[in-house]
Amino acid sequence: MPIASPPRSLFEKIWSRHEILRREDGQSLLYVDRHLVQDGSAPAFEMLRQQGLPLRAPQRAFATPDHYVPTGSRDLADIADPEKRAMVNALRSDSAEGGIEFFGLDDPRQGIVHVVGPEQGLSLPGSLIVCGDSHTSTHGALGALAFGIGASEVAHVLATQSIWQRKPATLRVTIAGRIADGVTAKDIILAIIGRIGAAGATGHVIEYAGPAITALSMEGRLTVCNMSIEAGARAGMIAPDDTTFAWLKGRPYAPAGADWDAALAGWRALPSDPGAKFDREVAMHADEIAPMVTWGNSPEDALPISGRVPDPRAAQDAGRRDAMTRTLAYMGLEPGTLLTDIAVDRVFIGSCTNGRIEDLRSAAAVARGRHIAQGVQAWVVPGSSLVKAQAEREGLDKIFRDAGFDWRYAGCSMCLATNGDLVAPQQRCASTSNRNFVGRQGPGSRTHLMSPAMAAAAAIAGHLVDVRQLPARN
Ligand SMILES: CC(C)[C@H](C(=O)O)[C@@H](O)C(=O)O
Ligand code: SF4
Repeated sequence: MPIASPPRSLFEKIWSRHEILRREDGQSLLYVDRHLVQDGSAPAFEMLRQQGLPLRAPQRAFATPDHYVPTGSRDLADIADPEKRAMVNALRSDSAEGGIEFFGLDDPRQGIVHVVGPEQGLSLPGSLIVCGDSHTSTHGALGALAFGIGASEVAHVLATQSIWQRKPATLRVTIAGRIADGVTAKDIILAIIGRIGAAGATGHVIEYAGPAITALSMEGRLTVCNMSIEAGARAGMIAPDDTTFAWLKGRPYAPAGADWDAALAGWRALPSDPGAKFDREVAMHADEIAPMVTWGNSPEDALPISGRVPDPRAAQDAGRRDAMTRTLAYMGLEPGTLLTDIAVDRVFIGSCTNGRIEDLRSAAAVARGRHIAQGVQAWVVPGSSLVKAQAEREGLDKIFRDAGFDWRYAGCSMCLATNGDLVAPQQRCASTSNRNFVGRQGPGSRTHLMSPAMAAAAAIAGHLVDVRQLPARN
């Protein structure tokens, strides 16, 4: 009788299929199936040029500009900073020179690289995906192993189609039960990070599992995996299932015909085997998860919207007390304030976390027939040009415009504010992005992270509010 092989996790299966060799120091050389390239990559191409190295497998790389692109127009001349304009231009010329497919500003497929990869069917179950950007963890939602890499590693992948990595540990986060109405994938991931902390998954790959996860749409899963990095994880992943396959089928770069059938057979074998061992396990229940908002400068500073700004005097130690005091000063908040009493100046609906079509639909469902509060400036920035076109076909742009929102072109925009889409100093922004760091949306900007429905509700109310308690339409 053959000896049964030990049960393996989704991560183990993908890792072992991509491991070319393992060095004595524990580093493994991994084969890269897909390399996504964004507009910060000029230094990597320059490294290759200096060493006279050709690209190893340009057909495995795809490029699109996102961080530096203007969102008020599609005109490169509207990028005020000449260095940033040069980065966008360099991505075009480097891609052309290297033979990499490029979705430029004039291409209907342009967008945030983590929205474009899944949307085009470039991110597939079982594959190893890298990109010179930390939120590459997003693509793990399709059952891939996907992680961000640094600039010199981008050059290494371009030259060799492989990457050195130390094998991470595994953490399974299981969410039992069903999330309540008004609770979204964003609330799930904010609740997880609130529980385990911003460094809670350092050195680990997270597999999200349990009924509350498998009930999520593909868009919701992408949101959850996107923020894995905000818990310190190397990557996040969700086992591929019928939701995944139905979502992928027919996408431009997904396999078709007999190739699809063959791929599907392989993908169905990917989920973690019963009994697979994880280095750590965290269990939560969906009943514990309410609509969440952050109050501080770390995504772990997340609370249910019914909560109050915490009091530093209740902190466990002096270090934490000082840090909280500094955070509240930066955020312009008083301890004990009801979160629902926090007024906002700006609202940003977009980013690779929450800039997909479903996100815009859920924000539009709140905005429909209502108007944003006086003094609030609210933006909707689709995650990709295809999301924008789809939303316009559905009339969502009209709903947003009628409600007083600005309807913009696709890009990273106010998530990082590196393209000049800024929140002014001391202005407060309800944002669907993933980071609320000091200065993230511009110097002195104050960011509160939340779901698209909650951000739309904040725009309407003029302050943070439980979307489920928004007053009825007139
Ligand atoms: C600019 C880029 C390298 C960066 C990242 O790695 O994530 C950005 O996308 C971000 O979200 O902070
Ligand atoms: S949308 Fe934000 S988080 Fe995502 S890649 Fe762009 S800057 Fe980074």
